[in-house]
Amino acid sequence: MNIDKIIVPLDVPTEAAAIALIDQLPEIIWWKVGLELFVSCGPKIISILKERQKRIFLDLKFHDIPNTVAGACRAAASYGVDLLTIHATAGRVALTSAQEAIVEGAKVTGENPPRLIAITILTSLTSRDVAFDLKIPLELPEYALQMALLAQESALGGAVCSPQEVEQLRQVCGDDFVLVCPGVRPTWAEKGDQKRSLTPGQAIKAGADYLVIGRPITAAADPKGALERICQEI
Ligand SMILES: O=c1ccn([C@@H]2O[C@H](COP(=O)(O)O)[C@@H](O)[C@H]2O)c(=O)[nH]1
Repeated sequence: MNIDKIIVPLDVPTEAAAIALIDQLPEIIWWKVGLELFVSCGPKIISILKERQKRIFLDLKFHDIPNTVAGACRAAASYGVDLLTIHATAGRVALTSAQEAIVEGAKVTGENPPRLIAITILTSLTSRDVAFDLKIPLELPEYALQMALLAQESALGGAVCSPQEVEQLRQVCGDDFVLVCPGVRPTWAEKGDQKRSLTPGQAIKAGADYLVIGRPITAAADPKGALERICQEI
């Protein structure tokens, strides 16, 4: 079992639905709290996970001016979460300010600072979206790499990238830079809105530290069975 490499997102609308999912999959160590649940539930969901000794990825994808992201990061770090996200496109000053703020925020409550990781480019976007809609003049893999390097130069501890870019990022950024891959799909699962996916086994082989796998597990008729199939494949 490679259960410690799998992060399951709690993409559900209520606290009750989140607790039901956590209790249905007690073997899961890592849970991700994203925008939907945090907006509906607030920080109480963090306490619920901590009571159960879970590791927490708070995926709020901050994207704002430096002073504002620093304030948000300071508050988030005070909860004692393990991973926290910010968009690399917030820019160098925002990334540096955010990194400093998590250390300050964690100190206030005596927690360890979370590892701050940067979103490179969302896994729901295609090369076409990047070129024609976002007007980014680089090829998508090169752009993802540049965003990861910007994060690394700004002293962040890792990045979120698609499994299709992880091999290149691993080679350039080295082994200490944590790479988290959403957009992972077993061959038997629907891709949905994920546009740059690989299978769990391929993503790990390419160098991912953690895989974020949601709907293939949480929307399966048998979530426990789906999780077992994924662990076997990895
Ligand atoms: O580029 C990104 C960044 C974050 N995510 C998040 O990961 C999960 C994926 O869920 P699935 O159900 O496995 O598609 C979801 O919470 C996203 O907010 C991402 O998909 N891509």
